[in-house]
Amino acid sequence: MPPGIFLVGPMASGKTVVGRAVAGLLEARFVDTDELVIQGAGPISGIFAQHGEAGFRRLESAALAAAAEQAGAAPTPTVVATGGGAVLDPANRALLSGHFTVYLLTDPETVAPRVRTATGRPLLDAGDDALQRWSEIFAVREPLYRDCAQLTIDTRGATPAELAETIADAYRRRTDPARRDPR
Ligand SMILES: Nc1ncnc2c1ncn2[C@@H]1O[C@H](COP(=O)(O)OP(=O)(O)O)[C@@H](O)[C@H]1O
Ligand SMILES: O=C(O)C1=C[C@@H](OP(=O)(O)O)[C@@H](O)[C@H](O)C1
Ligand SMILES: [Mg+2]
Repeated sequence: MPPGIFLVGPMASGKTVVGRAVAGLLEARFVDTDELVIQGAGPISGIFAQHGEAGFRRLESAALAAAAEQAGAAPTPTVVATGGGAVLDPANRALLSGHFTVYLLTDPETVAPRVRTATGRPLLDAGDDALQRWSEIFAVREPLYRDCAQLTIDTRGATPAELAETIADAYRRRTDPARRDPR
């Protein structure tokens, strides 16, 4: 099992906040591909404005590949929060399926309060009805999240700390043979 834990799921499902908490529990490094992109090219809204979504996707795929390489090289585990659209690129899905990839499942009711005001996510901030756009995007991507995930976690009604415990436990069971179910 490679040492990478990759979180996938729709915008505002909690990949960043939960990923950081998982890293804290496992004493792992934490990487957010959006942050890598921002470090290299500035705010995401600016990248979309200047280079379009396609330009952002190229940078995102490069950031994901860099995160996976770092994860493979490090002696300790690495937790990677991806962006919600990372699963669109088939090469990214292939990369993710070789790691411990966790899908954070959620629904429109749960994310509604999180996307009500401007979020810095260009795909949601472009007009009035952010939740409607979130739902349309989610419908397209949902099968892709399932496709590349080894574990799906229902995040609804759970706190980030609870979700992080669940993911850290699942990872420990996979990586430590002594904890594995004898089945
Ligand atoms: N399980 C949760 N319970 C309550 N708030 C959450 C939960 N997960 C995420 N949030 C909040 O929702 C917002 C979006 O979370 P974030 O981690 O940025 O999502 P993502 O990285 O998937 O887009 C943040 O304000 C975060 O604190
Ligand atoms: O779903 C998407 O297409 C996007 C999700 C965002 O990340 P989060 O999922 O962390 O919000 C960010 O990568 C960008 O705004 C595009
Ligand atoms: Mg995020």
